[in-house]
Amino acid sequence: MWGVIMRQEVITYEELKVIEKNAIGLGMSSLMLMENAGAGVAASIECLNKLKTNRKNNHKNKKNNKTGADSNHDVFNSPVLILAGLGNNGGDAFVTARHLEKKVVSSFVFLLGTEDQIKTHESQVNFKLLKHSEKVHIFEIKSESELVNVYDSLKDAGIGAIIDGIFGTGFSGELKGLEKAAIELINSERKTRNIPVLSIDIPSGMRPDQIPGLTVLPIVSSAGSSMSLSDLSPDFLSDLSSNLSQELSPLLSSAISSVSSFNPESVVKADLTVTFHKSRDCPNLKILDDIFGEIVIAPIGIPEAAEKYVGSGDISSLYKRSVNSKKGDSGKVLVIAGGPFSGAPALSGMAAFGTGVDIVTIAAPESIYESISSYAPELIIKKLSGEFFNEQNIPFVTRLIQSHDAVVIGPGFGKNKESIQAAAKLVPYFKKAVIDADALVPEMFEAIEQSENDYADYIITPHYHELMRAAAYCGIDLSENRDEEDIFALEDILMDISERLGAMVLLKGQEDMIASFDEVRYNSTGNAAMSVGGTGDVLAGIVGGLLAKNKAELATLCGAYICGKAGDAAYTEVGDSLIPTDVIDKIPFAFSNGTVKGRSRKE
Ligand SMILES: NC(=O)C1=CN([C@@H]2O[C@H](COP(=O)(O)OP(=O)(O)OC[C@H]3O[C@@H](n4cnc5c(N)ncnc54)[C@H](O)[C@@H]3O)[C@@H](O)[C@H]2O)[C@@H](O)CC1
Ligand SMILES: Nc1ncnc2c1ncn2[C@@H]1O[C@H](COP(=O)(O)OP(=O)(O)O)[C@@H](O)[C@H]1O
Ligand SMILES: [K+]
Repeated sequence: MWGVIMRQEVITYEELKVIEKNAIGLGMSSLMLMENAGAGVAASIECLNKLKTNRKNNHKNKKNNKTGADSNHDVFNSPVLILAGLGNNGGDAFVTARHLEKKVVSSFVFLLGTEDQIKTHESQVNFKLLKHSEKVHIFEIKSESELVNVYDSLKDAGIGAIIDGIFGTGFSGELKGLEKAAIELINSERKTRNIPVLSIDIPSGMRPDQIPGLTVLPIVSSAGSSMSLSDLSPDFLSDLSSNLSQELSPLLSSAISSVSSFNPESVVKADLTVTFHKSRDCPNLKILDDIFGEIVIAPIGIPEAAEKYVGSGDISSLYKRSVNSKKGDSGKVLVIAGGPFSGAPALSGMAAFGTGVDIVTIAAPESIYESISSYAPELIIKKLSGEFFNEQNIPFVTRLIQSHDAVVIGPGFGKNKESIQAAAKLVPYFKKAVIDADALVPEMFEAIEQSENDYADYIITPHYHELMRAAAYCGIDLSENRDEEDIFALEDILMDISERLGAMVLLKGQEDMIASFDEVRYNSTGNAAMSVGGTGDVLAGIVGGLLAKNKAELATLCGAYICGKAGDAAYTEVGDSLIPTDVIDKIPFAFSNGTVKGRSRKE
């Protein structure tokens, strides 16, 4: 039985980009999203009237009357000035203008550039469409002097509101030239003539990464009271950034340098910002209030599934190899084998390779060294003394762990008690690790839970019966049969296990469930032919490969998606006779979304 699954109520701009791409992967078009965004902005414009009245009452701005202010104009009875940039924020502005056609007396749209300079297809489509709107007067503004001249010629029209669609979340680098002049014009008209300003998505000139998250670490003042970053002034932050950043945690110092890097003078100051889909992780920072004004959230029709299921947006956030990368830069994975089985660690190693890492090493006991070496020349095999993984191997393997980015342990590891106990002693050395199959046992859960390495990224990848072992360790009751477990109860259990162990949990199944301590997402790629033995080893390898260069949450989500997608591609070729190596061969296909075919099984 499905009900309403609560997702995060507050998201960052980056998270929205991922969700939008997932929605597009589900079949929404970016034109639909832009249409809904512009319609939402147009529908919010009446909020400006209310704010305008408040502003008038609050400020009793006598100066405005002296300068011939337009403050008496109702937004609907006066022309609206819309400033549009060349990206999709400008596209939203064109849609807004079209939707306002019936609401306002007229609109002046200033395109900051020329039609042929518009950067995106959706924005070009909407610009062309806008030319048919009779009450919309479009000006292609090519220079700062033209901006001033055209604006001066319209001043007497009594502009009732300004809509800022100059830059959205694609703004980066330095503000200069025409856009800088346009932002200054908006701020000056707002200040001197009391014209209310509505910003689309984000006040232009503001970069999303300059908004500190609510989750920043608390700062304890010398007086001993606890403050958060949002309580501090930009000047103080700037000082802090230059003097202390060496000693601060990377998270805090990057948050501080982002906030202190922005100059409020080169950002639109809005009375109202209409942003999309959900609230932003925007702390109650006075300086941000002065820039964003009131915030309205406009729904843009993004389906719930775009947040619930892993999709192409998540995949697009993965680390990408840079053009000048050297060997090792794209990640090194270590698979630790236990002894009894050679196939499973080899499958994990080959799958990790398929994700694009540079080096995969398998640490293998003598008993299986030869047979693993024969699987694939690409793998580096390090021989461990003894038939099974044991205490004596720890110093050597610890050094290997230090020289690799991520570890995969568990596939084919075996149930030998001594091996498991020795493996548990490795856990404190893991920086990033995928723990699967035979390693999903109480000794390992205890080692993960007790690890003092707070920054370590652990991922466990159980099927349902392995999850039962994790649940039992955490003192949680789980039905013998997965079908008997209520889906919401299972979500809670997964989050509890994740929190208790401090690990991501990937529960494999027809629909994989991926849990962090506060959220569960789903993956729907994959097919029943994948229940064949060995695909779990492939999955662990894929997740390990992605973990080498990505955060644990992203690696887990994308690992489940890529493994299933590769499995689906393999299934279309070989049907029910699918074997794990077919899945490995299709990993390139899964990453490329079909543009790279991957190998097919040799007959
Ligand atoms: N991604 C989506 O699916 C949706 C995006 N939407 C809108 O699209 C916006 C993001 O669109 P874009 O990514 O096109 O970004 P912007 O609209 O912010 O445009 C950035 C453009 O300006 C250029 N640029 C960046 N920094 C500059 C600088 N310092 N000086 C001069 N030019 C600079 C970039 O090359 C880019 O072409 C969002 O803010 C939102 O308004 C909405 O339509 C809803 C759906
Ligand atoms: N019936 C199914 N439908 C879709 N995907 C499946 C199915 N069975 C297994 N898979 C996928 O195959 C991979 C391996 O899962 P599983 O067979 O449970 O692992 P294990 O080899 O550890 O038993 C996972 O990515 C899982 O999502
Ligand atoms: K904007």
